[in-house]
Amino acid sequence: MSQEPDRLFAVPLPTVPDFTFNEAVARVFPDMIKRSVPGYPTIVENIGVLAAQFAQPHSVLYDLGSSLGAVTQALRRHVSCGDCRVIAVDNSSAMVERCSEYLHAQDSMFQELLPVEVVEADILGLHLQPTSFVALNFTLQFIQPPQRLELLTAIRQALLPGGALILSEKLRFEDEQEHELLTDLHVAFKRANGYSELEIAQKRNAIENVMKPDSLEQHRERLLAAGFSKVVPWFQCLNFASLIALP
Ligand SMILES: C[S@@+](CC[C@H](N)C(=O)[O-])C[C@H]1O[C@@H](n2cnc3c(N)ncnc32)[C@H](O)[C@@H]1O
Ligand SMILES: O=C(O)C(=O)C[C@]1(C(=O)O)C=C[C@@H](O)C=C1
Repeated sequence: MSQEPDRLFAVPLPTVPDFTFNEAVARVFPDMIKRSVPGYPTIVENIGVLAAQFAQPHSVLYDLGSSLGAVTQALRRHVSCGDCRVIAVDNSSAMVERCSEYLHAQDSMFQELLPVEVVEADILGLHLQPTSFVALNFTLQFIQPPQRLELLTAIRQALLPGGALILSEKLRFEDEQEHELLTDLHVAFKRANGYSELEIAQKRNAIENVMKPDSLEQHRERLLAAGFSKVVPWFQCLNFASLIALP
């Protein structure tokens, strides 16, 4: 994957545009997400490990909001069940183009990987096939809040018995003190990863209108409302968490 460092917010911008997953972001995305999301490499690798426990022969595994396909690559490193395939979906053409290139590179380095299809589409309009495993790794937070339940309901209905959804998200906290503490610590994480105060402030402005985090309680209630029977947090680092939702 690209090693280009993220300097997108390093110089003062006259106005900070809303954040989009465009070509400039796609180019620096591996560096951006690793330096912005505490625990990201651990989450991605372990999604592969978890998927191997839930994947069923002859079924589809979905990576929804796949960006450059980091989760898809982890699925292909860890899952080897018979006649499974991965479908990676993203609505950013810049991401989809690079994702396909990276997966071709993975194909050329390793044998017997699960077949993969990369689809440029809005995940809200997808007709999901019967699936044993779905990953929404930091994607739901970019879906408009009123549409989140509908998406989770569609995923629940497509999930086979014994399957699982992994939902990773930035969290907000209902307790004000807890929210402030973990937000400050996240800023410290970004600083420790080389981001300046200007970069941190401009990125905050860029994402505030497009990324709306929910609390753990909201996620749990919405997942249950969508028809999931059990919600189990398996990872949290500061204000970023990942949940297993069982049908
Ligand atoms: C934070 S990134 C996800 C990171 C990725 N899952 C990973 O683990 O590296 C969010 C992605 O969701 C995609 N996305 C947002 N809304 C979408 C939608 N409605 N349909 C498809 N993709 C969407 C964005 O284009 C972006 O690539
Ligand atoms: O919350 C922040 O400050 C972030 O930068 C988070 C976040 C994310 O969670 O997806 C936002 C946009 C980029 O995709 C990378 C990281």
